[in-house]
Amino acid sequence: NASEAGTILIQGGTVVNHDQQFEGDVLIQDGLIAEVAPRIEPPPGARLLDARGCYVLPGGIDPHTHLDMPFMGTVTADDFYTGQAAALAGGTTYHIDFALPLLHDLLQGYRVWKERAARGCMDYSFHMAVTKWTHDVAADMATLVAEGINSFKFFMAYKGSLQINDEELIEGLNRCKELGALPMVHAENGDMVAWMQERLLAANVTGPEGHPLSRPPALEGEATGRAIRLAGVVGVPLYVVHVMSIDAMEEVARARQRGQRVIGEPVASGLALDESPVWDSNFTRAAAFVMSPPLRSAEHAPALRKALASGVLQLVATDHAVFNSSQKAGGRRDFRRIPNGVNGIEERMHVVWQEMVVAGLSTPSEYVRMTSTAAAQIFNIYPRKGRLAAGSDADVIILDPRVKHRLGVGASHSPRMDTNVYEGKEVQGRVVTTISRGRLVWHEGVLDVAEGSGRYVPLPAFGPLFEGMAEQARRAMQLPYGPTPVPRDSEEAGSAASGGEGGKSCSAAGVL
Ligand SMILES: NC(=O)NCCC(=O)O
Ligand SMILES: [Zn+2]
Ligand SMILES: [Zn+2]
Repeated sequence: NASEAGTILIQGGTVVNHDQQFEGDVLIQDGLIAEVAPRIEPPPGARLLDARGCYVLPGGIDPHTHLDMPFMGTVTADDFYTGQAAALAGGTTYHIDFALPLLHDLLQGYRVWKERAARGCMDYSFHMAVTKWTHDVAADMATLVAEGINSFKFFMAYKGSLQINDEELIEGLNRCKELGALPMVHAENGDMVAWMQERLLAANVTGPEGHPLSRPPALEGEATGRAIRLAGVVGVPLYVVHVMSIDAMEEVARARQRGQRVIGEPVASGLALDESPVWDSNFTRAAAFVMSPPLRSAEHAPALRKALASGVLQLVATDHAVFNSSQKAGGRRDFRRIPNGVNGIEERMHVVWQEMVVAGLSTPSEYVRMTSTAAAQIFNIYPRKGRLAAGSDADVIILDPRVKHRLGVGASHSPRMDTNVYEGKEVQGRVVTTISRGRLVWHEGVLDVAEGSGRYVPLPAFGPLFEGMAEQARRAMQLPYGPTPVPRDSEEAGSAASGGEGGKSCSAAGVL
């Protein structure tokens, strides 16, 4: 059985890590990388893979997926088995899925997600969403950190379901800071989106075009800036998921320029596509491209690609949330009911190679950083994941840069998708081999995966992004010595409160 972990020697490829590239061999034994060197003598019984002319890369890490997720009255079409199998065929060997609470209960949500993920066939971890603020939620966050969840997502949109308000977000940010867990935000102004939706419907705009019209880039930029500033004052790093617009990207850029620790995650669809199909007169085609924040007008994707190439944005996800045409048809008379989400878990590695490396924007090493290493570092699992080195998990792919192919439903390995936002897109460079924890799961066009063979990977808290954060927090609050009140006698305290110089100088301490 090809999928059993044995000894594999990959010979003569260009071995690429985020910080090096050389001609060499990679030896895999018992699910781990045993050696990476210019030349390795084949051990007896090793399976030899010829990688001459190809790149040998760390398996892709997709830090943002939604498998088997109940959402907008339906459930995402790919479950953990179909989604992960497709991911492996496309060169992604590990992903972090967004678990949702069950009726705001985090522990129940975690339990359900573990059951769903047990069907899977590759390594995975979870983020957990926080959809309400209570004492139980605060306590459950600590329980989940002990279970290996080191990131929590806050939705600033989806009013009436997942959305939290600023007060809840601030509490959540502060709790993340205490726990050493990374807060993540879906940044759109949900109240304003709801307001826009009402106005559009009143004007008889009921079709998919109402989706981008109700969610202009300004609303993404506003929420991104708001979340960044709140996180800055709380003194916690922030991860902005699916940065889709120039407006949001520039907020991330400005924050990083100020020295704030903010991560910006573009998704494959936002880097490669634009909103034009949403205006198609065919509802099924238009609805297939409905996602939130929406795909944008044509100038946004090139700007996001440049931001990614230059390091303003750090890593690429997919936000893989697939709904087939009959699910999307639920919104035929009201764009608010079209389930939001597009595919990408299988296509991401190819799309990013095409748009960044083939296009000449990024080197193969930079490609490894944005598709694998950065995610492993941010979520504190590096170098076990995200690197080709002795001792790392044997999640390895071979990419042949000479092969051209077309993406689409026919080429996909998910049986659940009947539309594909990359339909017909020609790309150069193909993942010809995927090794997942030492098992040859995708090779010579054959996918060999076993349902239930996936593994939950717990992620430790207080990752590298938390180093030095206390100093960041002090800087943000302009409190050089920490939150220490200015000593005053009681008479003077009254006059300071009434204004003047004294009142001004103690304002920061007064807040605390
Ligand atoms: N992005 C999207 O349209 N659907 C998935 C849920 C989310 O990430 O907001
Ligand atoms: Zn989102
Ligand atoms: Zn998402």
